[in-house]
Amino acid sequence: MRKIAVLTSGGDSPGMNVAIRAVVREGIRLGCEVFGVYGGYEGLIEGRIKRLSERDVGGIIHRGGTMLQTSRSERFRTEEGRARAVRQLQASGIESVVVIGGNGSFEGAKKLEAEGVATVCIPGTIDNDMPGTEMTLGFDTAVNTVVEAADRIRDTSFSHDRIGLIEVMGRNSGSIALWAGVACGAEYVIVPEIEFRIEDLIRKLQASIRDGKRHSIILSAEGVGSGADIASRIKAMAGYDVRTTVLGHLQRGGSPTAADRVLGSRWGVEAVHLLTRGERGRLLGIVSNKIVAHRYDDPIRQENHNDVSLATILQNLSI
Ligand SMILES: Nc1ncnc2c1ncn2[C@@H]1O[C@H](COP(=O)(O)OP(=O)(O)O)[C@@H](O)[C@H]1O
Ligand SMILES: O=P(O)(O)OC[C@H]1O[C@](O)(COP(=O)(O)O)[C@@H](O)[C@@H]1O
Ligand SMILES: [Mg+2]
Repeated sequence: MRKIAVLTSGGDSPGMNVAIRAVVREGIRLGCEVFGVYGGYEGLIEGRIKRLSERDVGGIIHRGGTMLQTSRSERFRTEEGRARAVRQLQASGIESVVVIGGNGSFEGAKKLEAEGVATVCIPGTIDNDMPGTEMTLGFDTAVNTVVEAADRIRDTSFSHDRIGLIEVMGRNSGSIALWAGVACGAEYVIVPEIEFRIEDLIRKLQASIRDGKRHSIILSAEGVGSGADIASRIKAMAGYDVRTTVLGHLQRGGSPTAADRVLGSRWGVEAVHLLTRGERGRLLGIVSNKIVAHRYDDPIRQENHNDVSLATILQNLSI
């Protein structure tokens, strides 16, 4: 009987539980024993491994976070740490691992694969910054969370004739800012992929005010620096009343959207199918609404997630 483990690693993202549920239930349905590793790679090093039943993953489909918990593990970056992780798997007779996480976790999975463990990687991060997929698990939920917050901030910005600047997550990626910006009708977006000139932003704000619109919403991605700093520069240069909101970890939690639940279910099932067919060393993705599985050793195309044309759409539609 095949023994498969599943773990979540790096920043959590809404939908990780959905993927865990799918791996466990599909694995057991196909006659595998499925194990949960608690606490990501750090937990793997420590041998925090427990066999899971179909019932153990009940009641989690609608929950954010990850029931298995997660970690950022420095030890796993070392050869000794990984050797210990491999020994823990061997001690439980586990030959394959489904890793749910972002880019860093994917790097870790490649190393596990090279050390003889069969792995499949599910892209789980709110950042939408992974190669070979148009979407990552949790991105849709995070974007919806930002849009909801931006709508609220717009209400009060309008009442007070103020500018609301919202700093959103995304490490080095502007995806959340661009998607949420278009979806909430933001007046301006500041992202690492596009050169930012404060003079352009101020010109745009002045044009709006001349036109009779006295409030605006600006989304800035954390990758361009502090939103509060940008706000004080705007205040200093143009004298506008800018209020900054840093959404922070609010964006990482919450019930996954239907889109994330469907994606997590499809990927969890596919990961098990690959491993039971002996197909290993695969990074899952979704391209043109089709599930794809890239070999780790293939050059994996970096999709243009941060389609900067979204910034043009945003600019042209927000007047
Ligand atoms: N080059 C690497 N080699 C081995 N393990 C890595 C490597 N990069 C990242 N990892 C492991 O993956 C974990 C998660 O990566 P991180 O970048 O924090 O999050 P994410 O996977 O969400 O992008 C790291 O804490 C580390 O344990
Ligand atoms: O969880 P932490 O340590 O606060 O890290 C914050 C970072 O994690 C993220 O929320 C998610 O990124 P990862 O999925 O790559 O971990 C980033 O947007 C942000 O830069
Ligand atoms: Mg990442």
